Amino acid sequence: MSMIAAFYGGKSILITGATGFLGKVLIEKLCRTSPDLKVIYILVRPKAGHTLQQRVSQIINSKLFEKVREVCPNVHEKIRAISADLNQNDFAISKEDMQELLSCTNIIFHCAATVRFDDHLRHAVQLNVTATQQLLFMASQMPKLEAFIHISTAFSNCNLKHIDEVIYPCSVEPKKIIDSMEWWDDAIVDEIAPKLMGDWPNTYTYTKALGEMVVQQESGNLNIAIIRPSIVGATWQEPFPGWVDNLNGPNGMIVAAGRGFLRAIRASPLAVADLIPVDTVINLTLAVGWYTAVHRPKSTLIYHCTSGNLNPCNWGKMGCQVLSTFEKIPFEKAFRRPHADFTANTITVHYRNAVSHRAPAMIYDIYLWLTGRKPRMTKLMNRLLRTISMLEYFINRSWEWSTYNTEMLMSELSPEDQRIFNFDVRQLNWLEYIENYVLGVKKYLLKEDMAGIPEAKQHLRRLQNIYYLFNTVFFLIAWRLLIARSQIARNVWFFIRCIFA
Ligand SMILES: CCCCCCCCCCCCCCCCCCCC(=O)SCCNC(=O)CCNC(=O)[C@H](O)C(C)(C)COP(=O)(O)OP(=O)(O)OC[C@H]1O[C@@H](n2cnc3c(N)ncnc32)[C@H](O)[C@@H]1OP(=O)(O)O
Ligand SMILES: NC(=O)C1=CN([C@@H]2O[C@H](COP(=O)(O)OP(=O)(O)OC[C@H]3O[C@@H](n4cnc5c(N)ncnc54)[C@H](OP(=O)(O)O)[C@@H]3O)[C@@H](O)[C@H]2O)C=CC1
Repeated sequence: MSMIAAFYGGKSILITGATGFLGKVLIEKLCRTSPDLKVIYILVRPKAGHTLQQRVSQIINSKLFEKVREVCPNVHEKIRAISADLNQNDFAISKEDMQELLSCTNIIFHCAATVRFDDHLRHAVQLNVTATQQLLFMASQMPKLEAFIHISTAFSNCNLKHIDEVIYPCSVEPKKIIDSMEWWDDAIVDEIAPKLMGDWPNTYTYTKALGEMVVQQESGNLNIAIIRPSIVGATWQEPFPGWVDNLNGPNGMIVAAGRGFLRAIRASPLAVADLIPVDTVINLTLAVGWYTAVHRPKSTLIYHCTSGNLNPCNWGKMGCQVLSTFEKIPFEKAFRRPHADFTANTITVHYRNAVSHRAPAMIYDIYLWLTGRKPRMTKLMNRLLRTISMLEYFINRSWEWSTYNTEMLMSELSPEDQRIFNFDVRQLNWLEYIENYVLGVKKYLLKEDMAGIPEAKQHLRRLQNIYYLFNTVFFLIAWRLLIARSQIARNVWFFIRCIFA
């Protein structure tokens, strides 16, 4: 019998960020392994055109929840959506709902965050810091609360090279920043942001670091743990391999490379690609929830959920495997044949951006314009290059994360729990994982049918022929111009003709 699964039986669990990438996998695993849990409260904000119930139904009726629907047919009754906006005071939760949450909640998983790198500092502080503070305040009023699990990121201290499972202080107190945001206008925030952020590369990582400090400072008597995943990728094993549903992190790059838009990237091929499958993160999260509630460690424990020190893979190896998977299972409607150059040389990057990215986009736009259609490729390419410039920081450096707490927890689990809630990344076969990842991007993100593979291959062959034709015409024109202008070129040409005459 799994101790972890049994622990969640009969429990009332509160989840923020439940409609996000990690949140969905968390609910799925909880419902599948502990179908006898009492209720999962999810804080959901209404979205244009969708009621709360529609948002929940969309998730429950999705492919991800196929197995859950079998194991737990009454899953609809287990999930109770509560209208909430984490950007508002008291999260804009109604009095009745708040009363129920305060009196019933046993465990909190705080996943909600803005993960955008370019978010305005005010908004990132609001969601990643102030909302965390407010949730902790709520938690302090919950008599039945057994554990509060905060999801942070391994990159909250990406300004350091070696990172231990401890909370590192930021130079300015989060409380001061929260207070200042009340009276600073946007112009002041814009001016002061770079000074506050120092060597953090973006508002996301900076505010996640502040969020951790808030957790530490406001922990009071609560049983708290922090989980720091690195770059979260598609599922490895559960509920099935390769599931992914957004364009964040590597996903967008895989789409862009598979469709032939992205052909070169500034990346150190030998830098560690610290990817971690989303189901691994969720297994660790559930194990941490159990351990924190049952063993009540004296201090707040931080768990690194990373792969680099236990089973490293580098960007070069990852890129090669992604490309070789495209050979077997190409994406549909490719703009060009997939190709990948990882280079750390700035001049080469500028050259490749001009020749491999901007020039083909411009040529295609001219073609669209000539055929009476609206040019769009240059705009799309500029957006892609901007996205890449934001990710570059993470693919040109390596970090070392210690994983003592995570390894300690692994040793605390029964063999049964080690199997059901497996977060031992040493068992991960990267080549197999990446192949499933690319396949998952094709099936679940791009929603492409596997039956279309022969047509996609045919399309790539056509693109190859167009490429050869284009190069031949280009070479002939260049050669013709050269012959007209250079005596040496004429002599070479004469020599070649003599050979083949
Ligand atoms: C050369 C061959 C390569 C072979 C492939 C090998 C794989 C290598 C992969 C390397 C990737 C490395 C990734 C490192 C990431 C480190 C992450 C740190 C971990 C974390 O803790 S955080 C979680 C990760 N967070 C993110 O990834 C968020 C990043 N996104 C943003 O910050 C913003 O979206 C961004 C990039 C600033 C863009 O903003 P904006 O221009 O305002 O665009 P929108 O977000 O509004 O979206 C507009 C439009 O574009 C689509 N979109 C968004 N992102 C991507 C993307 N990455 N690729 C393609 N398209 C993207 C989006 O869906 C919108 O489409 P619409 O149709 O709705 O307009
Ligand atoms: N994905 C990754 O690579 C990594 C993620 N993490 C961390 O994991 C956690 C989850 O990330 P992930 O699932 O990828 O993020 P997503 O962007 O997929 O999900 C974010 C979630 O937060 C919710 N949310 C955002 N703003 C509000 C608001 N104002 N009120 C209520 N809910 C809100 C979103 O709801 P809505 O659907 O309404 O937008 C969504 O459910 C975050 O804490 C992140 O920092 C850490 C490392 C890597």
